[in-house]
Amino acid sequence: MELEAKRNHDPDLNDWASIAWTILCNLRDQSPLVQCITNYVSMDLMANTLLSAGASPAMIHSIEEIPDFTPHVRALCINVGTLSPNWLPAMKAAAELITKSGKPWVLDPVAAGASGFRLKACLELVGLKPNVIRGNASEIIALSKASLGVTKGVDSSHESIDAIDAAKSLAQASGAIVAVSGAVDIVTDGNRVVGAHNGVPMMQKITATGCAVTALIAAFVAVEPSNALEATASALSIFGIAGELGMDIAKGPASLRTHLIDSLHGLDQAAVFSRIKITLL
Ligand SMILES: Nc1ncnc2c1ncn2[C@@H]1O[C@H](COP(=O)(O)OP(=O)(O)O)[C@@H](O)[C@H]1O
Ligand SMILES: Cc1ncsc1CCOP(=O)(O)O
Ligand SMILES: [Mg+2]
Repeated sequence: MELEAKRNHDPDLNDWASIAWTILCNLRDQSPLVQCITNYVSMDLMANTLLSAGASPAMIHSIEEIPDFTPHVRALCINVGTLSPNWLPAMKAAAELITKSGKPWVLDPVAAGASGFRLKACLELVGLKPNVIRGNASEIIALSKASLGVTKGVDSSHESIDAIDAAKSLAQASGAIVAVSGAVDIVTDGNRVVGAHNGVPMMQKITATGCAVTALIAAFVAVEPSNALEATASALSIFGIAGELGMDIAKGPASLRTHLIDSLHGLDQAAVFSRIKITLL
């Protein structure tokens, strides 16, 4: 079912469960090809997250392959987690090519405030017009202020709600939807701000859950490109719900990783409708 039809039926957009479920069903039906240029730590969890949601991941990052491959993908996810100088030209080439193809791309500015090299690279990538930027609070604050900030490497030293103003100004300056993950996931277009309240704290204890949810956002935006804010909030909540269901049976981070992937794969309408919590902030 088209989301536009749903929006007409439900113009105040309060029916987030219906929106998220519709996008997930479309994703499962369409199985969009999502190119990921990502860090070495996240490749496995990211690919498995995309597969369990119903998308088709491809971790293809060599600059020689981008002209042939990138025009055929439905969305691109760029993540600077283990950035080195020779990767940056491929990231930029892919971002430019996908934008030229009229398809969306999503940026994960991992540890943006940790070094001058990384911050400059992230700012250059923001200049190539990502449709969505998803980071933790410290990353979004560093990017928004364009300054090296208090950061604990790839982890956040801020709460997501402390980054609302930074997220809004980054969204206004870049034209991207900006998402800040955390206890409450914040999503803004620079004007509207919504909070996605799903997830469990143990998700922070699994490396690359942030990277994985950024890729899931890319898959959601692939099937719903004209409603990127709705797609982004929906992806964050769906991933959070999978974490909640996984936590019901997990014994710790390692088993949560497994059960989160299983839960995402098996997620049904009843779970989405009973658990989703997205509110206007
Ligand atoms: N305290 C929390 N409660 C619930 N979910 C959380 C919490 N902290 C992080 N998450 C979830 O964990 C995932 C990774 O977020 P986060 O740890 O902020 O990203 P990153 O790994 O990039 O720092 C997101 O889906 C987010 O919603
Ligand atoms: C630990 C680490 N170091 C460089 S990238 C990376 C993974 C970060 O993943 P996330 O941002 O999802 O926690
Ligand atoms: Mg991260």
